[in-house]
Amino acid sequence: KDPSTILSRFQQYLQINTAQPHPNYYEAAEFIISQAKLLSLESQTLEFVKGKPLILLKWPGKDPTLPSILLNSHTDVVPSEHHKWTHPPFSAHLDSTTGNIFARGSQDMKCVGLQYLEAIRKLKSYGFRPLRTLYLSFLPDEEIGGNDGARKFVDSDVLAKMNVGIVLDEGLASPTHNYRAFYGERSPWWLVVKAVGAPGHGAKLYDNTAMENLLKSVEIIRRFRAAQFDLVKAGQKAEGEVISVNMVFLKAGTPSPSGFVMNLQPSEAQAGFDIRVPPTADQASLERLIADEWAPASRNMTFEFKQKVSVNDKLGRPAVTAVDSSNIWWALFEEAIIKANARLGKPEIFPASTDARYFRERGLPAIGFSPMANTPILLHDHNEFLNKDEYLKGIDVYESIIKTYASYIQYQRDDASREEL
Ligand SMILES: CSCC[C@H](NC=O)C(=O)O
Ligand SMILES: [Zn+2]
Ligand SMILES: [Zn+2]
Repeated sequence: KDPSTILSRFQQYLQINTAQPHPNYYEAAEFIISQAKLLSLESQTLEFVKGKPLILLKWPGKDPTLPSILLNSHTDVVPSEHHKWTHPPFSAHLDSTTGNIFARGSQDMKCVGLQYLEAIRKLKSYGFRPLRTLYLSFLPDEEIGGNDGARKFVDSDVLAKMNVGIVLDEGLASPTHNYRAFYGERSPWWLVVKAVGAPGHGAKLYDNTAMENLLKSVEIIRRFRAAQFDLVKAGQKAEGEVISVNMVFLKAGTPSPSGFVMNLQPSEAQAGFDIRVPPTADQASLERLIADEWAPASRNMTFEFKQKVSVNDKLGRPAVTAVDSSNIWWALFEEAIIKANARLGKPEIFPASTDARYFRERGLPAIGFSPMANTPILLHDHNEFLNKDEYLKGIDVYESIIKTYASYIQYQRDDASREEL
């Protein structure tokens, strides 16, 4: 029950350098498997892609025929600019006055992966036995899109045989005392817009240059961006409910040994945009907008998607998890949070992407949740940290969630039976 050993296990996991693009996956795997052994959990290493192990842990339930619970996390982290951190990103330095633990992955999302394990440790310490089977998955490559991780996992027989009823995955820190929960996420559309035009002398004014053609698109896209952003600023829509568009690169000009040729108007220019589309957005009309106004052939423009994730699931419905009485897992989740003396804000759409989308795409309910209240949102930022007390509180919250989920006896329920819970 000594928090210092709990914290030192967290620090140990944080100290493993699993930064993209060269994550030390095997060291992380070894650590997780050793922890699983101490907890007498079954463990399995799946290597769908060589060099990218996925660790699957199992705590068998008393009734293995019931749908199981999957607690998911990813083991990789994003790179850091080491010299811009006050404490090195893999030191897991614990500040003795504030209790903040500094490390890349302290919020995103090594905290969650280990909190699951610590919650299980507590439950086992007083002899709790789950009715439903509990699985823990530690996935590679979330930060680079999950093609060699989550995608392979959800396509596998392994997942099919697990009979999963509910998935928990990552959320975001909350600066207030309310936790945040996510029932869907925006789809990434990574768009490259290309313009061509007549080259010519830098001193000449003429129409249809590549630069002018591209800049017209940039202006139109920026107006769209401003209108969406205004909805957020006015409080009419949440961040995850609008289409965001950010220009992420500009590429044009004729290189010269001293930089760029200054008196030549280039014949090609391109710009890249990271677009995020809410699950409820009209995908077809956005596609038309891009083709007709953002990159119209009439202006010598073409476009290409580097990434284009559908907003719908495999059955063509918006890929969201129900957060009303139709979803017992949501009701139980809310109940478990209250039992843990914690509070939850209104469920939200995650503004970026997580592995949860792969599960939702297949019609599995998935809730994005990282128990970090009173915490600035520092994922992917310098000096990412999590306070030790928030970390410890999160363990209690997962203890409550696991207990509630794993004890839930499913019966033919209708809305009346819900009242009995
Ligand atoms: C298209 S996969 C990219 C996944 C990444 N996830 C976390 O930041 C993101 O950019 O949202
Ligand atoms: Zn993450
Ligand atoms: Zn991330």
